Amino acid sequence: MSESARPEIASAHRVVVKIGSSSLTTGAGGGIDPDRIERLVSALAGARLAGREVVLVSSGAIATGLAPLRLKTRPRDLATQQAAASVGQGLLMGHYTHRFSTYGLEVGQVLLTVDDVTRRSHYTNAYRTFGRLLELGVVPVVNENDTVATHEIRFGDNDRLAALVAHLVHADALVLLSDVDSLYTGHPKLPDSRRITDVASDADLAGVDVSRRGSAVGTGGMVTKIEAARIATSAGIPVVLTSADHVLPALAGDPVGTRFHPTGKRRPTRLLWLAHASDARGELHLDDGAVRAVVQRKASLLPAGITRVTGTFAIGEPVDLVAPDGRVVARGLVNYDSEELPTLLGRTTRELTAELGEGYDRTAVHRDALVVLRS
Ligand SMILES: Nc1ncnc2c1ncn2[C@@H]1O[C@H](COP(=O)(O)OP(=O)(O)O)[C@@H](O)[C@H]1O
Ligand SMILES: N[C@@H](CCC(=O)OP(=O)(O)O)C(=O)O
Repeated sequence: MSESARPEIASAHRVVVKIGSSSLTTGAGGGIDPDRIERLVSALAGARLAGREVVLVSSGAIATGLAPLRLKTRPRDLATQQAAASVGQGLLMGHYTHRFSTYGLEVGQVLLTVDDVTRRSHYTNAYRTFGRLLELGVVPVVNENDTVATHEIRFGDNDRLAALVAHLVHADALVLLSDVDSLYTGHPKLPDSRRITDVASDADLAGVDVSRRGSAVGTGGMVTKIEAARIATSAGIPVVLTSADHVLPALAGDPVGTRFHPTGKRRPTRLLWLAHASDARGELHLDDGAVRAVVQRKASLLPAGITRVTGTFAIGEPVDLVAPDGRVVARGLVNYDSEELPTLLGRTTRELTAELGEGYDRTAVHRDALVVLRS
């Protein structure tokens, strides 16, 4: 192999590629553009036939469902979005199945919900399914299971889903394809905007304006792509963000688009979700000692270190851990519900078990179900 500008991408064996609605469709009216699908499939089939493992995360179900339902624009309400996705997903898969088959390749549809990457039993199952599909030489084609997701449990955008999938399948690289060739310092249509080639840390994003909306059919614009890049790189996975037209050079490790360098190491998938995709249901206010224990010593949180509880939550739901100065320092899955926890505050585990019995020797938030957000 010739020397590459990005060896970590060129040599990546297992690659997750995400394509956005805007890169698959013909303008605001939706409608799949067969030529665009063919160009993408030809590049991915080439990588697959060269021995790489490819997982495709494809948006476009809603956009594909617009024309058959005679909808002029992307619907705003969830029910119509779900109806469009229900109609569009099958059509979209039909295109992929047909195109990949011309290269002698099979595709397998994988529709995921938030639960699939957050609940341990679900994600080990999803991990096994991906593993077997890849072993069999299949190209998994992933989307959110739009027809069953509700507002509360939606990823909402496939950028974040792609980052979590990259983590779930232990990918070596994540390629995010959009309708813009790279990240710019401001909206690409503005004359002063400059291309950003490398992002080594959050500091390189200071002053970058991603506030303007993306295309009419896409969802998150650049905000969700940066968030996805942050999730993947914080788990040690390098990311390239570029346009669908540059998929071939991107996979070859050529210097197209924007490269995001890994910033951290792998973490359990469910902790990634906790840090990046969950909504906290309540707050546990900690005393200074508990903040030190959780943040510095990476210890579990005990009821003794909690001074106040707000919000309504059930056992197992995400809550924010708040320092005395009001900063959210961590997020975790709580082991008591919001009715019971306030009755236990400030008391040691020994006192609680002596008075209430064995079941009360549990932590308020176990360290394995906790992510420190800032120290
Ligand atoms: N700083 C920026 N750099 C690049 N693109 C930007 C920036 N700010 C906003 N955008 C917009 O984000 C769009 C891509 O997001 P989106 O339409 O959601 O794409 P997709 O459907 O691929 O997920 C681009 O077309 C561009 O107009
Ligand atoms: N699951 C939705 C995709 C939503 C989404 O993230 O879209 P995009 O911003 O184009 O990647 C669909 O298939 O229409």
